[in-house]
Amino acid sequence: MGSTPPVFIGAEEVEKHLHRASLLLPALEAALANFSAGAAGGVVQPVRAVVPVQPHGGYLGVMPAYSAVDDALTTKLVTFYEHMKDSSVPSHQATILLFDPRNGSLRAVLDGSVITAKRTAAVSAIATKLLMPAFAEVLCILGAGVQAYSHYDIFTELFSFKEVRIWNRTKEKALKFASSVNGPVRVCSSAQEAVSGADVIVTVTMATTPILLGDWVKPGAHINAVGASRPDWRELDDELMKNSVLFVDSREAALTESGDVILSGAEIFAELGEVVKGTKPALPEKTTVFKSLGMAVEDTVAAKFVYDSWSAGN
Ligand SMILES: NC(=O)C1=CN([C@@H]2O[C@H](COP(=O)(O)OP(=O)(O)OC[C@H]3O[C@@H](n4cnc5c(N)ncnc54)[C@H](O)[C@@H]3O)[C@@H](O)[C@H]2O)C=CC1
Ligand SMILES: O=C(O)C1=NCCCC1
Repeated sequence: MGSTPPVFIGAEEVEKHLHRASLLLPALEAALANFSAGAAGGVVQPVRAVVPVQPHGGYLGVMPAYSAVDDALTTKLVTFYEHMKDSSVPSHQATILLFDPRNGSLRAVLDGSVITAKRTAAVSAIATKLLMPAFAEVLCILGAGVQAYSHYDIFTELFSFKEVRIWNRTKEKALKFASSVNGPVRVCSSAQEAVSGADVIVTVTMATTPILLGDWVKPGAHINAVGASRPDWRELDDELMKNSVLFVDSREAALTESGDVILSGAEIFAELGEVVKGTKPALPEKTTVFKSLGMAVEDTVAAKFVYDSWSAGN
């Protein structure tokens, strides 16, 4: 008897089962803690392999993970391209393969782009809940692409900011962002203007040199540094990196992939999972940076969530 063919769960279906990124919060918190517990946490996740597609300014990332607690096995294939000439093609595209861990059969092929947008924003929200200063009033987003939207959605759902600001390299895109989302957003003409006095900052750009300077940042602010995922790319300058308490998703990945960490020589204080577990303090009164690179196990638990919901006919 042949095995059942895999199902395909496209972007629209994924969106339907994952209409709010916050649905992933419990699974992601557990995954972060399990990852940071080492072998005892049952997460097997190598640092992703990245293949440069040099003539085209692109990269292919391969992100496998197994989570024993969830008994879930996936790999994500993600491409990301700098300087996209055709703006109708997204800079990041992803597919997730979900296997039956008992026998290795492929169960599902899922669109990975919606999951990437939502799980990344949800992880930033987890970091923000733990690390932001008390009475945070101003949220600032630098960048106005896919991740800017997913971060806006979950941040405005979970937190009560009095003001949201956005800056983008091309103002047109920031204006479009402000007119598309459900709530007031102040469009700023410079990153410095956007950041000045902000309590929480999200950097979600394709920048390869710093767009956020320590000089501009209010002491005690929390920064989610989401872009700059190559060892020679930066979003944050040395001053900010060195004068903040630095949290990462994975120490091993940060020391392999993050230009902000490697080139600044900043010391890593903790993995986010260690804070979730309670083995490291959060220090919300200090200026904090969460350097997010994205982890395969986040995709594993998110894909399992969508697949289980789809299988249950929700
Ligand atoms: N940490 C994680 O888990 C993940 C991180 N990312 C990263 O987040 C960042 C944003 O991703 P998306 O929103 O999907 O990309 P996107 O292409 O949709 O948006 C990127 C934004 O950056 C701006 N930009 C491009 N070049 C720039 C430059 N040199 N300086 C300043 N701004 C520039 C663009 O105008 C655009 O608004 C990327 O760096 C991406 O690699 C993406 C997925 C997961
Ligand atoms: O985690 C991910 O997915 C990605 N992280 C960095 C850039 C490419 C996608």
